[in-house]
Amino acid sequence: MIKRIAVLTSGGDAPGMNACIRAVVLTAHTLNLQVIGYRHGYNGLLSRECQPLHPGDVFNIIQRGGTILRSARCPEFVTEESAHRAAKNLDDMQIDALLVIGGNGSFKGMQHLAKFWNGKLIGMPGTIDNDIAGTDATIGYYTAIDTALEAIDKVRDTADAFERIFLIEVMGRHAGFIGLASAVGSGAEQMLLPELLENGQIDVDAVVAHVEKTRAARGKCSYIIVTTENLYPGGATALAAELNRRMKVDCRAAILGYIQRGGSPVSLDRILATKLGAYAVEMAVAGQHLMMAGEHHGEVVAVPLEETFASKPLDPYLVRIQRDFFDLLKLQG
Ligand SMILES: Nc1ncnc2c1ncn2[C@@H]1O[C@H](COP(=O)(O)OP(=O)(O)O)[C@@H](O)[C@H]1O
Ligand SMILES: O=P(O)(O)OC[C@H]1O[C@](O)(COP(=O)(O)O)[C@@H](O)[C@@H]1O
Repeated sequence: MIKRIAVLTSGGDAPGMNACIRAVVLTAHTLNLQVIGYRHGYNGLLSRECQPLHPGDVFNIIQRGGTILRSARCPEFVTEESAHRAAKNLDDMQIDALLVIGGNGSFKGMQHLAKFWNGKLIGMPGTIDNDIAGTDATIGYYTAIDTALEAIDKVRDTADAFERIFLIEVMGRHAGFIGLASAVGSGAEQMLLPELLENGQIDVDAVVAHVEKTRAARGKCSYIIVTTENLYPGGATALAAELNRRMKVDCRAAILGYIQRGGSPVSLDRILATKLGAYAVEMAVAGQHLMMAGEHHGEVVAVPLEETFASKPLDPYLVRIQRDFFDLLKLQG
């Protein structure tokens, strides 16, 4: 029977991680379980940096970005020695289940630890990138979209005033979810997303052709290209320079960067994080192991961790309509 659980946040922080920690602590309290919070991701397991968490510790954090437990990457956790040490430290603390809020890498870390530790391991998807299969959205994704949209709307104002072309780089690591959502939500004329590239490379000629055709049809006007990071050598700044060179136009780059990871979580992230935090505790109590708490069609779901690494497709309908809206043939009509 489970008496004591631990929780940690790992990898890129995401708005809603605090809401998730809160739900874990409050749910555990209702079930008479003790909660230990490990700090700085897997580093805390190695250095025994931990603290008891009581309901009073999570008061007034649901609306705060970041994570009260701090997050970190822990490259040394891939070694057997580290996982052994973590397992011993968890046993010394009499932890029965460890709940990890993080992304794909953190879930790999859980699988690694499971080889050396007998406790239960449950994951909760916490990343702005939404690149985890088995859950419709990850904690932090909705807030990141809203943050990107607020920024892109502002860039649109100045782009309109100067009739300029802007290339806006959003996060996502190697996934285009934030890129697609922010292109659709901002009415961006073009989107460059990893899932849509042929041969994995940006076709710069096609980008130029679309800009020129659009301007031929509409006249000189603002034009926004949303691009996911890591698609072009040198990033959006280098691509903007290349577009300037080819078109002899004023193309500027705006890299949204880390602002997408911060800020108060929007309602959808607070609610998702609360649901998944509570459900993860219930899963651990029910004896589940190496599973993720996710949400599908509004219902909580328990997903085998292994399935969360599958590739997760973009919404094909959203991709199609966004492309149709800016289709060159339709622009000619
Ligand atoms: N293959 C692995 N084996 C063990 N631990 C891993 C592995 N991959 C990642 N981790 C751990 O998970 C941490 C977070 O992973 P990372 O990919 O940086 O972020 P995220 O969890 O947000 O995807 C890493 O710093 C490391 O401690
Ligand atoms: O904080 P770092 O190490 O610069 O990482 C940046 C990466 O983290 C993210 O913001 C979030 O990714 P993870 O949640 O998978 O860690 C990515 O979008 C970005 O590529």
